[in-house]
Amino acid sequence: MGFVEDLWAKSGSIMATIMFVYAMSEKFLPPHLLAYLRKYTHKLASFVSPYIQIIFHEFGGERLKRSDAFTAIQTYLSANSSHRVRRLKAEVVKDSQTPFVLSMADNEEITDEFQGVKVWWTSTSTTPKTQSFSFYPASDEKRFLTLSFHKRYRDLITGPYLKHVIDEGKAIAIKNRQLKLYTNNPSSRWYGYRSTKWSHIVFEHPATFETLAMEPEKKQEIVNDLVKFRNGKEYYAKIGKAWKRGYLLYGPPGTGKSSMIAAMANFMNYDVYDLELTAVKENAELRKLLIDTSSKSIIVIEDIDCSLDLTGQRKKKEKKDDNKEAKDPIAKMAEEEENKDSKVTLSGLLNCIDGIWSACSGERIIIFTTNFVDKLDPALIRRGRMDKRIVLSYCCYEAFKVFAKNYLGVESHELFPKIEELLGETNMTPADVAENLMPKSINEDAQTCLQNLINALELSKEEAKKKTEEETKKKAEEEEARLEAEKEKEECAQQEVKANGKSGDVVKENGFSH
Ligand SMILES: Nc1ncnc2c1ncn2[C@@H]1O[C@H](COP(=O)(O)OP(=O)(O)OP(=O)(O)O)[C@@H](O)[C@H]1O
Ligand SMILES: [Mg+2]
Repeated sequence: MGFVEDLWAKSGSIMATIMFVYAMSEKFLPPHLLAYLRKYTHKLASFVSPYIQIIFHEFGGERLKRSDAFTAIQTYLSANSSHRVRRLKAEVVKDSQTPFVLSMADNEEITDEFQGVKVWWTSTSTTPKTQSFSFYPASDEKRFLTLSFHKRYRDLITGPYLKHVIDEGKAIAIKNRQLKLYTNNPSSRWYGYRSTKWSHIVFEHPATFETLAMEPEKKQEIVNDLVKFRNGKEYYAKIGKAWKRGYLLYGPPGTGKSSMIAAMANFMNYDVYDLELTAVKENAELRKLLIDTSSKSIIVIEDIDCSLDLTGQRKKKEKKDDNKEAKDPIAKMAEEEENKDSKVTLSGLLNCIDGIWSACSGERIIIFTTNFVDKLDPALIRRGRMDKRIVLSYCCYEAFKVFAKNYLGVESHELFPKIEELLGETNMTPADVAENLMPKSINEDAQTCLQNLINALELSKEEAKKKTEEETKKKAEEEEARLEAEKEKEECAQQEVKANGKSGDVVKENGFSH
């Protein structure tokens, strides 16, 4: 439907005539007469027309900040109707996954429907024709979106429809944003020109729950847990708890703890804050760092057992520089400052986890990883603090099948039963299975790769057997040595008793002789 026809349909013939005359006169009338005309046509139009218009300006009161509502509506309209618009505008948007974002061009119109009610959106930009000077290029350009709808649907459109548009627009923006991986800077670098507590790079880890090799039921359970958490805003508010969830990931090296974190971040679309505790000097610093994290983020403390010892005191840094004397004094001071004994304590960490986020809005996930769960202080991992414990262990058959599908594209093979048997007999980490399964050259087919894995598993089984034999032998030898030592000790004791006995006799004899 063309512009004039559509206008006719919406506003009736009188209205369209007014608008037509108005549009024509814009070309010929001087500005002051045009302003009058504008005022009265608007009055007349609103009197005659059964349609309501709502205008959303790009910039609110303070011109420096773009209106959130405008951005959300624009995102919603681009996602839902850009394929229906003939003229689009491409803009480079910060933190977006795509090089540019498309939105409807000026003076284009989009029709949307909500619960069977039609609404119309138009995008307009105006530049004042008066001669003015501005320090900011194009700062006088005003852009706005106009929503038109029949006054009969006023409540529906101003209430549920606009909420739906803005919520969906925000959700789309979050989905399309580029994830970031943050790492904390030492506090000596927090102040000064352009310095920050966290440095970031773009997070582009390819791990997803599809690529993660583990039992499907366990994986599903984790995904369900995350979904429940993501949708739990009202629930957490209702029960009066901060909207956060703690996970403890533990298992031997190479079992996928870091890959799981990356998969979680990609699934949730959350930024990752990799908190290096050894660079944090005291509890107050820790608190500042945590407050400085954004909502929708995962805060990760890897190898927690290496950062805090069981008493909650920080482990001392082992590395000491030998040629300290040769360094310039400023570098030396900075280094000394960084190497200063940290006072971050277990209780400080726990207080931050428990306390801080009750005051921070938005959702956050905290993840601890460790290779040795038994070494951790129970206070750190008690329920409520760490809501879910996930054990990542040696590769099982189900996990292998995920690798085979992802790496080789095979879901069944005659060699699978042999692999299942070997995986049941020997411990191999998923990292090693993946390494052995990966084609080493383009000539290697699935059969060769599976055979390579079988060879590696057999070798591992052989080595494990040898190791067990050696250990048994060593234990037996140790036991033998212990028994030998005990025997020797006993013999010595007996000899001593004998010797004492003899001398006793002498004494006795002597005693008698006296
Ligand atoms: N469960 C898994 N699923 C998919 N890939 C895995 C899995 N476990 C390990 N890998 C592969 O092995 C490599 C090492 O895994 P990852 O870094 O996640 O192990 P980790 O448990 O974090 O080890 P560490 O304790 O040494 O930090 C990854 O690059 C990944 O490709
Ligand atoms: Mg890791």
